[in-house]
Amino acid sequence: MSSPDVAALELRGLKKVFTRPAVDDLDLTVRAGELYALLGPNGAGKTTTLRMVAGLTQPTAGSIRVFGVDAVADPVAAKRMIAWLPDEPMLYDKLTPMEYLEFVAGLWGVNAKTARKRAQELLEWLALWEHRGERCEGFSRGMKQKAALAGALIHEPRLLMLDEPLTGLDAAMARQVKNVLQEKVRTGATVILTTHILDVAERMADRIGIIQHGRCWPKAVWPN
Ligand SMILES: Nc1ncnc2c1ncn2[C@@H]1O[C@H](COP(=O)(O)OP(=O)(O)OP(=O)(O)O)[C@@H](O)[C@H]1O
Repeated sequence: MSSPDVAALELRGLKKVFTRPAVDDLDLTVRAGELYALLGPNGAGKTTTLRMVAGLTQPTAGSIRVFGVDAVADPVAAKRMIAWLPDEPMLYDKLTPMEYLEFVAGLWGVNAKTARKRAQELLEWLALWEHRGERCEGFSRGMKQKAALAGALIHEPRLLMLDEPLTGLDAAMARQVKNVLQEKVRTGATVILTTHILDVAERMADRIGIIQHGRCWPKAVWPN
């Protein structure tokens, strides 16, 4: 068990070069139990940063620690604590949300009874409970996004990372998602989300990091 004051995420000198640097010597610390927004314009390097943390792309240089675990050296241990929700999440369309959540829970080794209880709670929070028996293929984009969010939360990750989670959601859905994220933080999880909208960052986050051209700029974290 990590000590209570260990950071949820610590990035040091993180770098990713494709043809040009997408993330360039990035330093960032996210404390355990906070809701942190990574704010920046399109192409700033937000997604690439979080994809490296999730182990989906290898850093060119630098270090990544998730609750003290070196995620580059031991990606499996780090991934057990993380959930990653991309901006266009994949769902198994032929499944109902309940079947999807039970399937994902099974992949994480969550027992069936616990999985059903958590699934019900998440679907109720996200106003999908009445649709639990319908196949996801008939869902709107927002409903699919919410079902994918429930899937990301089913194993109760300590660190939840979401790429532009409110994009494309109507006001009611955005509120449901915000409520779920705030509830998760209240019960001890750490949430990092990316956004290019200042208003979203300001209204949701405890702290904001501003990223531009692959750097936190200028060492910008607000408030400290
Ligand atoms: N697989 C890839 N191959 C080549 N270049 C890439 C790849 N992924 C990202 N990039 C480039 O890296 C830079 C940062 O992209 P990234 O998607 O991380 O930005 P972002 O801040 O998440 O932007 P957005 O808000 O548009 O999603 C961009 O210039 C992008 O074109």
